Amino acid sequence: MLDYENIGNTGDINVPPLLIDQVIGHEESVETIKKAAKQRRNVLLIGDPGVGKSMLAKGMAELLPPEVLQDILVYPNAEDPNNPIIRPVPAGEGKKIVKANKSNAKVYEEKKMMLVMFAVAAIFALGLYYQKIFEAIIAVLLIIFIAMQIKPKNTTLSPKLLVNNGDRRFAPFMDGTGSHAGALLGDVRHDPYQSGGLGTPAHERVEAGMIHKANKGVLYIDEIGTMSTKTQQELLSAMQEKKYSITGQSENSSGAMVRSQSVPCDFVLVASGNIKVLEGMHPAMRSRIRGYGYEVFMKDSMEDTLENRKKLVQFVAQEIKNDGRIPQFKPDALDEIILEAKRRSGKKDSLTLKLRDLGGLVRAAGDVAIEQSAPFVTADHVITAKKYSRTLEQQMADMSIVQRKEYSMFNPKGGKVGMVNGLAIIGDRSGIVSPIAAEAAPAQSKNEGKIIATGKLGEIAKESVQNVSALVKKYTDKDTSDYDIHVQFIQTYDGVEGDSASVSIAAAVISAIEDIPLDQTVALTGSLNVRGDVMPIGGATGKIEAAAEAGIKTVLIPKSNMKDVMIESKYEKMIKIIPMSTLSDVLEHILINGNKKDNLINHIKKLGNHVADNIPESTIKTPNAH
Ligand SMILES: Nc1ncnc2c1ncn2[C@@H]1O[C@H](COP(=O)(O)OP(=O)(O)OP(=O)(O)O)[C@@H](O)[C@H]1O
Repeated sequence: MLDYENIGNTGDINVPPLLIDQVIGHEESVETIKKAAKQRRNVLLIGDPGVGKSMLAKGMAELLPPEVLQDILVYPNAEDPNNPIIRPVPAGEGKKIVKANKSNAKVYEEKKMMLVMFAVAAIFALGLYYQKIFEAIIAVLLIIFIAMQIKPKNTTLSPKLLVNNGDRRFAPFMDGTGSHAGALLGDVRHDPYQSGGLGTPAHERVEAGMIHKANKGVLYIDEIGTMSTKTQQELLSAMQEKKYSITGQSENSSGAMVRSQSVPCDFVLVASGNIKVLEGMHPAMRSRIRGYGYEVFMKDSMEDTLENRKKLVQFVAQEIKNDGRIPQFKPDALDEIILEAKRRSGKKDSLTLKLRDLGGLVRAAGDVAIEQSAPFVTADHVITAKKYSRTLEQQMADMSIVQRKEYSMFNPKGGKVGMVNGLAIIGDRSGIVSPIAAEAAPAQSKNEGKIIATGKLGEIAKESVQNVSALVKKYTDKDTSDYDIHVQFIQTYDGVEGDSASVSIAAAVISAIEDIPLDQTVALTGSLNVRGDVMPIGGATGKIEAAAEAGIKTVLIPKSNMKDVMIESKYEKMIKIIPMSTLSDVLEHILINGNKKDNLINHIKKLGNHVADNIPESTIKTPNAH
């Protein structure tokens, strides 16, 4: 029994009021954000999707002092109509000023109307008296036209409330992710009637950008590297100056003639993304953040301890509160969620921090309970929800097994030369059986053999064959350069990672060169270094489950991954898992028994496992272990 099990249900758990205290598993990052908020520093958050980057940024906005907030008004400029006047006022004042000006304008219009009506009545009376009706009508129309043209002096025109912070409890948080330049930096709308006095005054057409709305608060931008260099440069100058004039973003629009006075934009930038975001990031932007802020790396898993399990329980309580509809969770349902968090981390001693996805499971389990009119969510509801909330990748993986069986592209029976059942991962953690075929034909001349790799993972296949060529030579006494070696990943899907295929490729190539069939009831995964050691891979659990689903009887996985295996109990009886440390372990388990196999294995045994020990260290290249 776990400590949290003495709670009746998640309703007994207090959800902290501040968002920053609801962030689970990123204690160091939270500390950094707190420090950054105090000093108003920029922050760059690097981490996988759904680990809580935008949550941290929002939490930071709650920590900034709200009392310095401002509203921003834009007024017409009598001297230069194309240069509207900007006036910041304390938060809450803006609305009052606009209201007061509007009522002044209303009084003015009412007075004007009365005068016009009086004049019209007088002219009609005179027209009737002097029998000049036609002239009277002309005079009345003229008066109405003149009255329409008379506008109050510019100074009495109502200002526009550009940024309204009146109702805020916390400093603003603006998410500028994916915004185009206008939305981010502000814009001036086009006005087709700008001349002749019929148009909308320039100040009315000025629109604030996210940078202005985030004044004194946080501007959050995810995937900042995907923004154009020009927009990043403008953003940078706004950060440096802390003010930025608004002009029309479209060159051919009348808005481009208008340029407001500088508008305050004293925001803290929180940029985020995965590590690749750095590639597209303007170097000056990165250096600005580094010089005036913090860079934070966010983990995707945390250690599986009682304390962290309790944090996950708090997370479930938070998700229930935010959703507002789903019933509370009973302890057995929490156990299931924790088990799933463990499985999703891919490591036995860890819990996933990809909590957006896990939140999806919490909601799905809640929906199942609601459907069954259950007062609480129990373990059964979570287990049912797991079936419904399969990711697209999991559904694709299931379909691919059916399709491959239907078209006999994959048949887990008997033995075949050069044909191996590799295992790969699609998306985050869905396993898939990925058959690999190898053919070896003597090259036209000695030493001039080519590696011909087809399929989307061709480059990985080529590299793998090159990396294992020394081993193949030692193991088989044959030189791969005397052969044209064809390697094909059969029916590869987009998003399939192939780093962990090098053991499978080596097995297929050795089988093809030596003409020894490979056992088709076996599937395997592992990365191979040039010394013949099998290196760890990612997604072991998903791969083994996919193999079991596909009817594979034995799976070979790197010994170092054994601790990560957390397959569901229903698969335990369906599949045997054999750990492997070296390529010779692999060959022993996957080659079909016979004289040729015995000869090869005896030969390898005589060499010892590390057959490539005589290769100089400098030439050794370890393939990526995913
Ligand atoms: N560390 C966490 N603690 C608590 N809840 C979390 C955490 N991470 C994610 N969540 C939950 O997942 C939701 C989505 O997280 P968030 O949007 O912050 O992720 P992200 O890292 O910004 O993802 P992306 O980069 O895709 O925008 C949050 O609103 C929250 O409900």
